[in-house]
Amino acid sequence: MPIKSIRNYLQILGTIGNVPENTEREKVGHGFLIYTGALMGLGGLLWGTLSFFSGLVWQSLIPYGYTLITIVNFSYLYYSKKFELVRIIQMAISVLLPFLFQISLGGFIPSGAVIIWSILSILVGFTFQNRITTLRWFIFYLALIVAGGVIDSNIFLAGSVDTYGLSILFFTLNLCVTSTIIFIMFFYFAANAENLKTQLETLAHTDPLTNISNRRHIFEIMESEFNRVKRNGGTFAVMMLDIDHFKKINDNFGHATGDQVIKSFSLCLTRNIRKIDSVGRYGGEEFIIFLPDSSLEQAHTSAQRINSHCRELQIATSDNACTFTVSIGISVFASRDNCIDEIIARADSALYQAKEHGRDQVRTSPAV
Ligand SMILES: Nc1nc2c(ncn2[C@@H]2O[C@H](COP(=O)(O)OP(=O)(O)OP(=O)(O)O)[C@@H](O)[C@H]2O)c(=O)[nH]1
Repeated sequence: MPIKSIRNYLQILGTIGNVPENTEREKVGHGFLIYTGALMGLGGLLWGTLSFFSGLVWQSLIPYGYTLITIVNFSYLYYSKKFELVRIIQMAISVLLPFLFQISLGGFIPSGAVIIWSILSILVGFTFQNRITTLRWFIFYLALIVAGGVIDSNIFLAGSVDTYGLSILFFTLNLCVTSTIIFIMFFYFAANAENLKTQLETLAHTDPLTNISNRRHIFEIMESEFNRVKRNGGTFAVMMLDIDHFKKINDNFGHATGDQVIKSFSLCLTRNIRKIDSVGRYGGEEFIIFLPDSSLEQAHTSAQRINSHCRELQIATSDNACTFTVSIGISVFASRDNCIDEIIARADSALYQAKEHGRDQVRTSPAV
């Protein structure tokens, strides 16, 4: 087989669990599992063949079985794209592997199963991302430890009851108690990781000056609503708002007052929209409001309300109060639109019209 096609196959292998919605981090995680699983599957094939030709015929079924499960698991992933289930199966068979390896070699040390499972399971604990996974894994882990103790004492080591001077029953119970303490620790680590993740997500979505959505987040909201309306039907309006002559405010009153104006404007917007509407800072002194289930007329009424409320706002400065006005452009969804950018562009050109015609006013762009 030429090198190029081997490379092609390897690239396909690393991407079989991926769907377009996956983040880069998830894609790397999927690829890692597929390659490590594939390597272990290949190892199982070699190990099974070696065992078979060494005369250990039934023992070779264990590594062959491992390879077979891996192939079936990855084929299922290829067709279903259900990564979570495949990950759990692959992890479970990997945890069982060293134990099966011992059986296939025909020998067992006292409490071997308990020791192997306890070490592997605790190592897996370091990958926990949330409390639910930790709890599930802990239940699975305790079951493995108990099963390990039973297997050790009843099947493989009947009569042999000594592990480092302890009876296998005592050893197993001891391990259960110790690991419960370790898993409580993991549980709190996972809770912290969850909190940190939420905090990071909030930071990544929020504009630091106004505490409302930043450009990226409002765009994500609008894009997913656009896709929903495009598929299920319905309508929405988009409002672009820009503070008039903001540069003059900065020049006359200073940057700090300019920031205060932006904050008051943002507060005015959040107070004058419905709960289902979303507002975001699109850039500098430019804001955007997404209004689900709204016609051009409804959005126009809402924009005029915002426009007159902003006119009344007074920002205290060291000399006299600073006032400002805003220009607003509105557009609505049209069934011909192919992406949210087209609707934003229409709202933007309506805003441009408002600026051109003297500012402090609302302009609409009819659906095309
Ligand atoms: N204080 C402050 N100023 C900002 C911020 N972001 C952008 N600006 C300033 O906002 C000003 C925007 O100026 P222009 O784009 O010329 O717009 P404008 O003066 O509002 O004029 P029109 O939009 O045509 O009415 C620029 O001077 C930016 O430096 C901010 O976060 N805080």
